[in-house]
Amino acid sequence: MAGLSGEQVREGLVRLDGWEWDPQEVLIHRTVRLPDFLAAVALVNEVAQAAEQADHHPDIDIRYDTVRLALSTHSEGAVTDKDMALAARVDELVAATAQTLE
Ligand SMILES: C[C@H](O)[C@H](O)[C@H]1CNC2=NC(N)=NC(=O)C2=N1
Repeated sequence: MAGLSGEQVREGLVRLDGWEWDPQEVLIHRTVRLPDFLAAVALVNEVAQAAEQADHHPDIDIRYDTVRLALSTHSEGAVTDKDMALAARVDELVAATAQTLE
């Protein structure tokens, strides 16, 4: 899976929700705030299932009610379409979580 250029990453982010590109760290990241710690863990569990299905795994940081997800393709040392695809799946899960919390 070939690495995307900075321009390709920026184009891809337009179709995603709340993801940012860190060219220094060579990753994209999104931070999500949830009502509490258990809701944060529940989201991470859903992301974990999606990651296993995709055989692609984000770096995950939980701080109480806040989850930070970072995606890059380690084998390429770059952001690839695999990262973009999993980011889009994460967006779906976050949107679904937000709905159940309403
Ligand atoms: C063997 C297996 O496909 C690889 O180790 C996968 C697993 N998950 C991965 N996740 C991420 N983010 N980058 C990878 O290069 C990667 N490689």
